[in-house]
Amino acid sequence: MSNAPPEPPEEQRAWFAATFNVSRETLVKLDSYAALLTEWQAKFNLVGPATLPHVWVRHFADSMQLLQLVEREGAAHRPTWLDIGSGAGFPGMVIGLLTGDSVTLVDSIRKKTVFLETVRDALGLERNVKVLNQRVESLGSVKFDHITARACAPLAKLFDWGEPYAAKSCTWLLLKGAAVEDELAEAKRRFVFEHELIPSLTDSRGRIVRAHSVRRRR
Ligand SMILES: C[S@@+](CC[C@H](N)C(=O)[O-])C[C@H]1O[C@@H](n2cnc3c(N)ncnc32)[C@H](O)[C@@H]1O
Repeated sequence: MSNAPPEPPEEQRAWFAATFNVSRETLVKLDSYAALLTEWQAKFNLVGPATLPHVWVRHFADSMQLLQLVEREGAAHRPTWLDIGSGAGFPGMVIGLLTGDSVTLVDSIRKKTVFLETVRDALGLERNVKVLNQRVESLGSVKFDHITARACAPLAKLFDWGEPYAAKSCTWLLLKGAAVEDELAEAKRRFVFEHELIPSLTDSRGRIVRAHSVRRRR
């Protein structure tokens, strides 16, 4: 994953295809996703408008890079994923498309979950992608192998919300920006966890927090 993405938007799709080595069928599905995002963006503000011409890097690749941070070969069972505050589906929808794993997307804003249902159905992901229009705090007694979030809340808040749903060996993959060190310091005051900070492929200031064994301090 060493090649940096190109600046011109028209080169980004080819870069994405070469970097992640995805099938033509997947690229065509992502084209449909990009078209729906553009169409809906005109009515609802789903993503930052300036990111739209850069959808292959800023949204698809940003989501995809998480898949390279979890062990998939030889896993005892197919992992389950929870994406907190999915918005327009990043990173959870892209993970659901690429893996076929069971992915639960949660967002409290109705127009966003209507968009998510529309994309899910257009991409034929009804069997593995579940969309929930509710606050993540009220999911009930469910457990997930992986928990993801991007641009949703500070780290300590994400741990607060997600910790009840984390399976014993849960890996958390949280896309973070420049404030990550402060967020880690705050989270360390309230939670015990192991973590690595991984540079983002798509954003020179972005970091991915990969965390394990997250538990509340008593
Ligand atoms: C800034 S958006 C980011 C969306 C997406 N993850 C992305 O990066 O494009 C944050 C989203 O989190 C959702 N959200 C915030 N708090 C939430 C909560 N407690 N439960 C469910 N969704 C929440 C908001 O509705 C919003 O759509």
